[in-house]
Amino acid sequence: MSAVGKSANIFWQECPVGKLDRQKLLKQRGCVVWITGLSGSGKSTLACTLGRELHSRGKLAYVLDGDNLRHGLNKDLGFSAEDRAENIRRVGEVAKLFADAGLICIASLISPYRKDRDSCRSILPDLSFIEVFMNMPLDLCEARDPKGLYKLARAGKIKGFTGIDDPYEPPLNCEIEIQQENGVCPSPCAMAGQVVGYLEDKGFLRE
Ligand SMILES: Nc1ncnc2c1ncn2[C@@H]1O[C@H](COP(=O)(O)OS(=O)(=O)O)[C@@H](OP(=O)(O)O)[C@H]1O
Ligand SMILES: Nc1ncnc2c1ncn2[C@@H]1O[C@H](COP(=O)(O)OP(=O)(O)O)[C@@H](O)[C@H]1O
Repeated sequence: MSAVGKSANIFWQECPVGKLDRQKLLKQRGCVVWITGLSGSGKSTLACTLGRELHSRGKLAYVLDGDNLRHGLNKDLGFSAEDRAENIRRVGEVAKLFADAGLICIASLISPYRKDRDSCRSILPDLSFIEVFMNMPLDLCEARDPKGLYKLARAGKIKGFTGIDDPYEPPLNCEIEIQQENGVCPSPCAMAGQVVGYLEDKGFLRE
């Protein structure tokens, strides 16, 4: 019996079928691919391309996209530092459940603060949190501006926009970094290929 947060007198319930059983069934190892980067850096593009590639290889993956989760689970949260921290905490916990279910969970959020990402890493079993840094220059993201948000932020119509008047703290020790080569961004397939290569090397695509 223990007390956790605001809950007292609670018990941990073990189930007879465990993560190893599920992984055997799925012929893969559960993990979290956490994609972080500026708005417009290509997080969703990579998440979707990677999800499709894994699916075509018969691997079960699920995408948790920051924008989408803010339509439901996180619709009570805004973009203050506290709300972003709670956003990342909740998604980290959900991602942990998906990984425990044996899935390759692809989380795609700006997640601008290092300590929030590190907290997510700390709740996942060793080596199963794979941080992917979309290291694209602000100039490129701003030039893309598919939603017109940078324009609004520059005009002062959105306050606290990441990269403009709110910080983005790049990872110090990420597992994968996606960046331009000779000033050219790799194609979505090439970006996904880089992550698939990592997952293959580390044995996540077999039981
Ligand atoms: N102030 C501010 N700063 C950054 N982004 C903003 C902001 N306001 C709205 N948006 C839109 O919200 C999307 C980011 O949501 P996230 O949940 O990924 O953000 S965070 O991780 O909590 O920082 C982000 O989506 P992406 O462009 O896909 O990154 C934006 O569309
Ligand atoms: N590898 C890429 N090459 C060319 N354009 C890209 C690439 N990745 C993303 N884009 C384009 O950049 C824009 C932003 O990508 P998106 O995935 O929505 O970024 P984010 O989810 O980080 O905001 C979109 O218009 C998308 O088509």
